[in-house]
Amino acid sequence: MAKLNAPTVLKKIVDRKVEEVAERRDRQSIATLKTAAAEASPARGFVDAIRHRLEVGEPAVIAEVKRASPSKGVIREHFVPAEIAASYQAGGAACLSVLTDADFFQGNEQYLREARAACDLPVLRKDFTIDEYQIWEARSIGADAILLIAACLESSELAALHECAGEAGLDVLVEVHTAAELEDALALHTPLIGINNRDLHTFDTSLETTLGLLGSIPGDVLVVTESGIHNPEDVQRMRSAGVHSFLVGEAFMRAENPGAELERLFYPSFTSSGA
Ligand SMILES: O=C(O)c1ccccc1NCC(=O)[C@H](O)[C@H](O)COP(=O)(O)O
Repeated sequence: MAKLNAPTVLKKIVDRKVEEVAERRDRQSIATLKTAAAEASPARGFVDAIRHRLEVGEPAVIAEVKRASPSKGVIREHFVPAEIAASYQAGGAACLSVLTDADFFQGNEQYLREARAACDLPVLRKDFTIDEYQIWEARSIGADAILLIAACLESSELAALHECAGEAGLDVLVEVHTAAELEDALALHTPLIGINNRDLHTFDTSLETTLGLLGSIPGDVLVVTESGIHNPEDVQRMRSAGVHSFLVGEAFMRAENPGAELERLFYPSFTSSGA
């Protein structure tokens, strides 16, 4: 992980992830994981679910199941992944994103299993994937897609992990925040790119990040705007710029009923407050 030099939280997360993967390898071999992955329930198409929503003219919302984060601390006290997943499906989500990192996000693999079992939606394992081991692990726990964060990976590492995900039958959301990271992502000819509006080194969040990078992405690539979407005006601003896929966590997680909040933000004409 030579890419991360500055002592930011992202580097701390990735350094810990290197240790965590080594610990896990000692407990369970990659061969065992591959066997478990082959026996896992068939993958639900993550990219297809997004594409379908866009084809019918609807927003594609990847709704996040996240208890806490480094920038915000604990976000949701009443945290029952199955309940949240069912609520998201009822509210119109296209896909789910479930945090599985324990040390910085209070996540868990079990949360992904529970969320996926409670709905029919494809589920992204939201973690800091730096090693092939985690890819087979993701499929073995039932994930349908993984996140690859370009800020954490050299371009060669990104390409190798992207290829491995394909071998494991997983879709990939490749996340970028800068023009250089976008260049690495485009070189993969990947169908789905997320632009994170949050700088993962400083936590500064601005929707301008999406607007600034959008013009450099070919029209056949699906673009997801990630982080910092809090209200219907943010949604409208992105949609006016031609971005119709969203990854949203905090705004939903702070609401008593996450799915109802999704509906309020993305389908205002269906909710009584928007009628
Ligand atoms: O959110 C953080 O504090 C954070 C810190 C370090 C690495 C990643 C981090 N967050 C991941 C995300 O970007 C968000 O979970 C996701 O995009 C949803 O964002 P939001 O809607 O703002 O909760």
